[in-house]
Amino acid sequence: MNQTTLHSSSGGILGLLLTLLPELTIAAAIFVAIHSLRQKNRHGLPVWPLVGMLPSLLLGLRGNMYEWISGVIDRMNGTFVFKGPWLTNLHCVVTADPRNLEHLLKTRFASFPKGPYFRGTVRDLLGEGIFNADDEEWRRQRKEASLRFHSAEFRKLTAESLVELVHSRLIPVLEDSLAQHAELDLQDVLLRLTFDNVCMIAFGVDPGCLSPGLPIIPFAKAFEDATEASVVRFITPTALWKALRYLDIGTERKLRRSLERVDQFAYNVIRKREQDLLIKGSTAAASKSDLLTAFMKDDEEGKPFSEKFLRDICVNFILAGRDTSSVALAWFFWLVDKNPAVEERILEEVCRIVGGRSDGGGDLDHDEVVFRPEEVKRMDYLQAALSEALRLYPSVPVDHKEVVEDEVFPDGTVLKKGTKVIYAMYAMGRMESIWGKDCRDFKPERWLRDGHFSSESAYKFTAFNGGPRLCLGKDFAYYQMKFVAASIVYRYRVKVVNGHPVVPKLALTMYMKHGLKVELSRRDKSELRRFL
Ligand code: HEM
Repeated sequence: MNQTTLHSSSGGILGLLLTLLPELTIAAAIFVAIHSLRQKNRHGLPVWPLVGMLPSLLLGLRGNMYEWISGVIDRMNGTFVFKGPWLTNLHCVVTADPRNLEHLLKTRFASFPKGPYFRGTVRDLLGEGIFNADDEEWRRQRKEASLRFHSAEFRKLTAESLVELVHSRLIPVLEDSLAQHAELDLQDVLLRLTFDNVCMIAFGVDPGCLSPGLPIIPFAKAFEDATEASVVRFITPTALWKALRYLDIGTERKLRRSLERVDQFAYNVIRKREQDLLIKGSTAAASKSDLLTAFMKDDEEGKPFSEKFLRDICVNFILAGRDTSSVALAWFFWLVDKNPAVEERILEEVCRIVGGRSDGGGDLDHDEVVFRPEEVKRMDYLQAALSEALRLYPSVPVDHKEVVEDEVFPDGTVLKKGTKVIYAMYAMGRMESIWGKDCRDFKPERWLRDGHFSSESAYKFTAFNGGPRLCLGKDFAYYQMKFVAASIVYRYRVKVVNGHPVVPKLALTMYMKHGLKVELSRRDKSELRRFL
C-alpha cells in the first residue's frame, strides 16, 4: 500500500467515524444510562461512570436532603452503599437498621471509632476534647467528665442557672415581644438561652446572649463562625482545605480568625480562674461548681490538667450543649402548634402539678410560678412530647463512624477496613418497620405506659446516641427542655406566624432554616383554672 492509499483509506475511516459520531454518542449514552439504571435496582441509586452516585446526591441536596436519604434507605430496607466519584473520599455505607446500630454503637464499639478522617477535620476546633477523642484518651475524659457531670453540686448549679435564665432573662424578652405585639424568632431566642446556659455550666461565665435587644456577643459569634467554617471542611476535598489553610484564604482564614477569638476568651477565663483559686484558695473553689473549676481540682492521679486540656473540654461541652436542646425545643413548639390536643394535655399536666402543691402553690399568681426539680421530673406527658419531637426531628440528624477492621453488619453488609459509616437518625424516626404505620404522626402517647414516660431502646431511638458514647448531657437536656417548655406553655400560647416556611437547614445540627417566627398571647387565668 503506498502513502496515498494509506492516507485516503485512513481519511475514509475518519470520515466514516465523524459521520457516525452522533449515532455512536447516542448509543454510548443509552448504554451508560441502561447500565446505571440497572445498578439503581441493585444499589438504590444509579451509578454513573467516574462520578458514581454524585448526580443523585446533588439532586437530593436541592430539596430536603434528610427526606431524600430516608426515601433511599426505605427502598433499600434500611442500608445502602453510597458510591462517590472516583478518587474522592465520599464512599460510605448509610444505615438506619437498629440491628446495625446496636452492632456499631455497642457490640463492636471498639471497631467503630470516630476515626482519623473525622478527627483530622475538626481537630483545629475541638482539639483532643471528648467529642473528638477515641480509645484511651476518650475513655479517660468520659470517666472524668461523667464523675463531675453527675455530682450533686453540678446538678444544683444546672437547676439554679436555669431558674435564673428563664425567669430573669427569657420571660422578660418574651414579655417585650408581647408588649410590642411583635413577631419573635423563637429559635433564635432559644439558641441564645442554651448558649448562655452551657457557658454557665462549662466555664462558670454568662456571656449574656439572651438579653433585651438580643445583642451580638463576640464570643458567641466567633464560636458560631468557627463551627460553620469547620463544617465546610466535610464537603471540601481534604487536600483543598489543607491548601486553603496553608495559604490562609477563604473559609480557612475565617476559621483561623474565629478560633483565635474563641481561644482568647477560653484562655482568659481559665487564667482568671486559676488566679482566683490561688488568691482565694479553697473557699472560692468550693463556691463554684462549673466544669472548668471541677477540672481544676486535678485528675484522679493528683496531677493538674494542662490549660490546653481545659480549653478543649470546655469548647467540646459548649459545642455539645449550645444548640442541641434549643433546636429540639423549636421543633417541639412547631409540632405542638399543629397539634392543639397535645398542647391541651401538656397544659393539663403542668397545671395539675402546680395545683397539687401542698404549700398552696396552686393559688400563686401564674406569673410567679417557678417549677421545682421534683415537679419537672413528674412531667411525664411533656417528656413524651419532647421525645416525640426528637424522634421526628433529631437534633443530630446523621452521625458518622469509621470502621478500623473488616466487619460484617448483622444485615449482611460487608464493611472493608477504613469504610465510613453514616447512621441516619432522621430516617430512623420515619421507618414503618420501627415505629409502625403511624410513624410520621406526632403522637406523644406512644411513649407512655400506664400514664408514665417509658423510654425506648437507644438503638431504635438514637437521638442521644447509644452504647458507651451515649450523650453525657441527656438527663440535663431533658431537664432543661422540660423546664423551659413548661415555663413557656404555662404562660403563653405560641402561634407560628401564618405562612412562615419551616424546613430543616443542612448542617450538623437540625436547625430550622428560616428560624421559627411566632406570635405570643398570654394565657388567660380562667384557662388555667380549668385544670388547677
Ligand atoms: C436535646 C439535646 C441533646 C441531644 C439530642 C444530644 C445528642 C447527642 C448525640 C447524638 C451525641 C453523640 C455525638 C457523637 O458522638 O458524634 C451526643 C454526645 C454528647 N453530648 Fe449530647 N445531646 C443533647 C444535649 C447535650 C447537652 C445539653 C450536653 C451538655 C451540656 C451534651 C453533652 C454531650 C457530650 C459531652 C457528648 C459526648 C459523649 C461522648 O462522646 O462520650 N449533650 N449528644
